[in-house]
This record gives sequence, structure tokens and C-alpha cells, in this order.
Amino acid sequence: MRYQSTRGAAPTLGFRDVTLTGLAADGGLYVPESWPAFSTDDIAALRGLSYVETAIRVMAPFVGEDLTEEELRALCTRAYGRFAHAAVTPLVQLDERNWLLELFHGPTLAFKDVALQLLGRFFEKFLTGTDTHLTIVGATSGDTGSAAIDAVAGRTGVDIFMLHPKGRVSDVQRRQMTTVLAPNVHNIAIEGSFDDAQALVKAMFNDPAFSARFRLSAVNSINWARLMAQVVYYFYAAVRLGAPERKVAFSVPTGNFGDVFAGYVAAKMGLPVEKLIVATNVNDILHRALSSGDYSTGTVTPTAAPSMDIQVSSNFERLLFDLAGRDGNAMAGQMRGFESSRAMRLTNAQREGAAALFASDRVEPGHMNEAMRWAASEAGNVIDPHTAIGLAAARRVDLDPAVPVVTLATAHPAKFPDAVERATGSRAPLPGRVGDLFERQERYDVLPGTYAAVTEYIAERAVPKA
Ligand SMILES: Cc1ncc(COP(=O)(O)O)c(C=O)c1O
Ligand SMILES: N[C@@H](CCOP(=O)(O)O)C(=O)O
Repeated sequence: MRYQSTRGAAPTLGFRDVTLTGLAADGGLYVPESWPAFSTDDIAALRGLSYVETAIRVMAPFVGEDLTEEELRALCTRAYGRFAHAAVTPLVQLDERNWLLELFHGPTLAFKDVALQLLGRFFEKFLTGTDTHLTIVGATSGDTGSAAIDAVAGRTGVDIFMLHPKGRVSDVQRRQMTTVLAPNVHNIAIEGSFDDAQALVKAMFNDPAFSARFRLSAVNSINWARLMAQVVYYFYAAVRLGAPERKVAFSVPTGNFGDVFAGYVAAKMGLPVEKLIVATNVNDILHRALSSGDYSTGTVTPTAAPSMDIQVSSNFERLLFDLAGRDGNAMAGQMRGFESSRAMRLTNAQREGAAALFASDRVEPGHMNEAMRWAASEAGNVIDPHTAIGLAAARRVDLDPAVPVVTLATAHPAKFPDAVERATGSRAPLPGRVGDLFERQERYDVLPGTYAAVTEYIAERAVPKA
């Protein structure tokens, strides 16, 4: 499998290099040159397989020759052996039609672990025996940071610099990052929003002088391997609910458009997906784009679902590229326009292509709270605010009632105890393995959200290219 940039001017890469690279050299994002096709027999053959075996079958075409099946099995077994549930991503039924896909049983209690536990092992595998030192630069609105840090803390050959927006993540999320004191972990709180942090990270990749000095790599969903690993749980869930004979819809709390783009990839591979529901909070650029073609940024509003307080959704570019005939030049032009004006209109091809598979919804705080209350009292399940946004959208979507709707439960409720308590009246306790989080020592630095301040900080600490 080869990977091409959405902006058409970067070299194509194989899986190993695409994993070690973040943004493409032309500023675009890497996507597979074609979507692997799974027949109904291939999908039916996934029935009864464990999560690890499902993962191997779904990811094998993307990995190509860069790992043998045995190597991939060994990496998946170690990655998913760290999950606290035997099913890795269990399905829980809420009522006749609604299901939760619990993605938060990994070490840092959010769906990011599903991909990042594996990505950390890919890095290790691909770096062993080389003298490459990776400088990972990442931006987080709360969950990617701790999952990435857990995946690489203490590993040789890697430093991680993680930017989070100061004061805009929950205390649990911040402490999950800043109490990891391994010397290769560098937490930076910046003055600004997640979008500012993400823009700084992209600017580092696009800065030829900076990227010539350090071997930069990415753990955000700009890294293709992140999305590849997330495709797996769409297959795993749908097969359990009757695929390939039965269609399934997914409701996905969405911010950077990575998780739901993984669902799009699953559908392109042949999984019978009825709809992908893009559920946003009041930072609703994706809902506006999908419902009216208007992809224009506003100010980011802090909410009780802080991980989704995002206006510039990196992976939307991957979708627009695929829907508009994979024309790298046209995509580069469209993105240049967006980067200068912070606004763009989707083309007709993009709008119509998206409408065939995607629905969208903007969920107000009151409806988010109501979904948390309903889940706790009617379905006996305490959910976090992000999952509640997905569930609120799932419960009011207009679909054939016979189609099961799976809401992706993206975080453990204990990560957001205050918001859960406000909505339901009770706090979700931290699971035992992180129970002492508030006794641990924190370490992080606060910087202005400027390119100069952040790159100077990193340059003083990172290992230059050999
Ligand atoms: C808990 C939680 N839910 C949902 C999302 C949104 O996922 P994505 O950015 O892949 O759209 C995030 C952040 O990415 C998150 O941390
Ligand atoms: N919600 C994310 C934001 C970063 O998204 P990513 O999937 O691109 O890493 C977070 O929790 O950090």
C-alpha cells in the first residue's frame, strides 16, 4: 500500500514512513492511494474473532509488506493486553435501538488509547536498530495528550512535546499528562485554544528550517496510523450487530474529524454503514459544513465537553479530498483559501458526496445533560459529556427504526467528574489504576502561544538529527 498527500505535491510513502512522518511535506495529510475492498464474505469471516484477530485482518491491507502478520499480531496483543476489558471495546445495549461502543477501557480512559497504544509500538518497532531519534510534537484538547504520553513515556529514541490549552482541559485530563515525570515527556500549557496549539504543531512541520533540525513525528490524527487503528472497532461492532447482512449507524462525538473519518474508511472498505452521525457541541463548524456547506471558523467556546472544543478539524481535509475526485492541486487551492480567510464553501461534489453517508447534529448543553441523565436513570449507564453529545444526536436522528445506532463512548465519565455530577447528581469515581492521580506530583511549563516561544523551548530540549 502506498500513501499520497491530499495536496498532491509530496512524495508517496509506504506504511513505515507514513507512520514515522506527521504532516506531508506539502502541508497535506496522507491517505491510502486506494481503499482496500472487503467482500461480504470477508466481513462475515470476522464473526466470532477476538479484537486482536479482527484488528489484524482489517489493518493488514494498510500495513502491506512493512510488518508480517506475526509481527502485527505481537504488537496488537501487547497493545490491547493493556485494556481493562476482555472485549477491548465492548458493546453495551441501552434500549431497543441504541448501543454504546465503550472505547475507554485503555490505560488513559479515552478512545485515543485504542490507536496510541499501537502507534507507540509501531514507533518502537520501526526505530529499533536505527539511530533515528524522534521528536514528537502534538496538540491536545485533553485526551490525545495523556494517551500519547502513556504510549511513549520512558521509551528510548523518542521525546514527546505535548501542547495543551492552559485551563481548558479537565483537572483529571491535565494530571494524566503532567504527572508523568519520565525525562522524555515535556508538557507545555499554552495561552490559547486547542486550535492555536494544533496550528503551532502544523507550522513546525511546515517550517523547513525547524524540520531539517529535528526528526519530527506526529501522534495526532494527522498521523494515518492513528485512523487505521480506529477503523477496526467499526468492523468489530458492526459484525457483532449483524453485519454484513444488517446495516448499522454510528453516532460519533466529533472534534478533529478523526474518529468519524475512520468510520468513513470502514464504509469505503465495504462495511454496510447506514449513516455516520457527526455530533458536535456548540463549536459546530462541522455541523454547519455538512448541513449547509459553510466551513467557516468562529471563536472557540469553552464547554463541558472540552475535548471537542475545536473549530479547525484536521481530518475534514481527508474527506473533502476523497469526495472531490482526489485532485491534489484543487485541494491545495481550497485549503490555501481556507488558511488565509478562515472560511470556505464546500463544492457541490463535496456536499452531495458527504450527504450520502453523513448526517450531523449540534447538541446544546441542556440536551447533553439530558442525555447523561437519561443514560444514568433509564439505561443504568453513567456516560461522559462527549459520549452524551453522541447519544443525544443518536436518540433524535431520523432513521429507519430497525437500524441499530451505535454511539461511540469516547471517554470514561471519571475524566469529567464535575460535568457528570452537574448533570446526574453523582460523581463517577476514578478507576483503581488511576485512583491516586490527585496525590501525584505535576510537572509542566506555561508558555505564550507563539511560534517563537514554543519552538525555542523545544529546540533547547530536543535531540537534533544525527
Ligand atoms: C472524549 C473525546 N470525544 C470525542 C473527541 C472527538 O474526536 P475526533 O477529534 O476524532 O473527532 C475527542 C477528541 O478528539 C475526545 O477526546
Ligand atoms: N480531542 C483531541 C484533540 C486532538 O485530536 P487528535 O485526534 O487529532 O489527536 C484531544 O483530546 O486531544
